[in-house]
Amino acid sequence: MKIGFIGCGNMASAMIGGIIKNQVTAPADILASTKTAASREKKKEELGIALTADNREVAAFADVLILAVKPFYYEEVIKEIRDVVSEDTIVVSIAPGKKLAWMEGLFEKPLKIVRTMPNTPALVGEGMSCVCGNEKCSSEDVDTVCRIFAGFGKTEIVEEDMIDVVVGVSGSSPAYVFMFIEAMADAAVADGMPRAQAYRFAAQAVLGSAKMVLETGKHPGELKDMVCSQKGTTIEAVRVLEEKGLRSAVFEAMKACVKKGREV
Ligand SMILES: NC(=O)C1=CN([C@@H]2O[C@H](COP(=O)(O)OP(=O)(O)OC[C@H]3O[C@@H](n4cnc5c(N)ncnc54)[C@H](O)[C@@H]3O)[C@@H](O)[C@H]2O)C=CC1
Ligand SMILES: O=C(O)[C@@H]1CCC=N1
Repeated sequence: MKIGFIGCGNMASAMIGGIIKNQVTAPADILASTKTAASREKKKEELGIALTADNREVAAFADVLILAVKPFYYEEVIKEIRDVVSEDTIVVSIAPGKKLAWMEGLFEKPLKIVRTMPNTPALVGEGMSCVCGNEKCSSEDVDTVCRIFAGFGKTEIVEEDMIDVVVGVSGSSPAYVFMFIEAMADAAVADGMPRAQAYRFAAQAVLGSAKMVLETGKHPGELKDMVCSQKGTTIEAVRVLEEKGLRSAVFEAMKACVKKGREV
């Protein structure tokens, strides 16, 4: 299976890294395009794949064509490639806000289009993605995309309306989690821990907590209560987090994120 990426920035690189590491397809079967010669050189060295400046070459090469540019470049890129995309090609969007119907209209011919929303933990094989195919896609086409995405993490099929929500809860959320880890590490540094060690302790605590949610099936509140000893240290931290509005901050941040995705 030949996989093409138009654009090879943060998200495409994370996906390609995961695809290669997990042997979803060979590096020789991946072709990506970027705008500058410098970025092509850098990505070639970093990922070991072929790169080109020519988006149309990628579109003609790919069985599965992933549009990995910013949402505001979608229109320009689709108009540039639409006459070379074959009707057998599965076109994959990873952008927020760009609806299936809008892309179908721009391609001006009936094509298989799959909207997805991945996230950067794909780079370490721990991505979380959603997938939604248009009416032209058979269940095998959707399965093909799911198989690629399963190569770098977990994938679930959703209705198109749900993709805006996925942006908030997993597409963008690694950024909030990194802020949380950074803040915890800063506090540990303030109390005397060396910075590199502080990142290890904070990140492993987040990793382990996430695994507990996924593997025990217990409610997150119950898991929180299991940490909070009577008259203990944790409940003091929880009191301050509630006072400073952690839950509300997360809630409002995600509402803003989803709203922005719907406006793209
Ligand atoms: N970064 C993230 O965590 C996530 C990003 N996404 C989506 O992935 C897409 C890409 O985002 P990033 O990788 O973060 O952006 P980026 O800015 O890191 O990468 C964009 C790439 O597109 C290239 N590019 C720009 N115009 C081009 C053109 N006309 N032809 C060919 N290449 C062109 C750039 O050279 C760059 O390699 C966006 O639609 C974004 O919303 C989705 C989920 C998560
Ligand atoms: O910030 C963004 O718009 C993209 C979409 C999800 C994560 N990054």
